[in-house]
Amino acid sequence: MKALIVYESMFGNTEAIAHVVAERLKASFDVTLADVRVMPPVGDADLLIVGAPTHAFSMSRPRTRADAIRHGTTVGAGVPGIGIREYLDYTPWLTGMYAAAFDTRMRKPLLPGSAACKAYRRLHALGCHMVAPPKSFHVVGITEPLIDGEPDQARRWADAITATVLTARRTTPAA
Ligand SMILES: Cc1cc2nc3c(=O)[nH]c(=O)nc-3n(C[C@H](O)[C@H](O)[C@H](O)COP(=O)(O)O)c2cc1C
Repeated sequence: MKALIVYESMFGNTEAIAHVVAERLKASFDVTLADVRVMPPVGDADLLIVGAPTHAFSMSRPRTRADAIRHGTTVGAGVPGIGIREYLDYTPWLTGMYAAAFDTRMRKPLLPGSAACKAYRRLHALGCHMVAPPKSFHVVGITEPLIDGEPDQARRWADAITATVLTARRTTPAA
């Protein structure tokens, strides 16, 4: 089975989680890990996972990516026009494809909004079979690194996705 993980990252946190998830999925999937800026084609992937930073309560936009550059990022600088929002805008119907979405964002109980929730809804609307609820991994602050323990959470999340997909494949084999 093939898995495509597409991530957007301006300070490296979402990219770091994407790498952890990719490593974990390799036990069961032929994994491709791609920066959204290359607009990787979904092709014949069985599983699509998208990861994005939460910006302004949602998926990033050109304006928020420009804000991130003003906050001092160098990792994601250069192509403020392409993020997971735009990637999903250009993605064709994905009827029946297994999919999941995660984000990284600040751990502030009163701060609403999550890029993962928005991406999850978009993937579902494209016809995907969602194999996990939207998942957030947390950072200390707006330009700060991941909170200790989040990579372990990502490994557990990847394992749960693997188990769900393998079970689904056993109960509804591909045509
Ligand atoms: C312009 C901008 C807006 C942000 N807005 C939010 C937000 O609304 N809620 C939140 O929890 N975190 C917000 N953050 C924090 C990011 O979600 C967090 O730093 C994330 O881990 C960045 O991911 P990256 O390192 O992959 O770029 C924002 C960060 C930036 C730069």
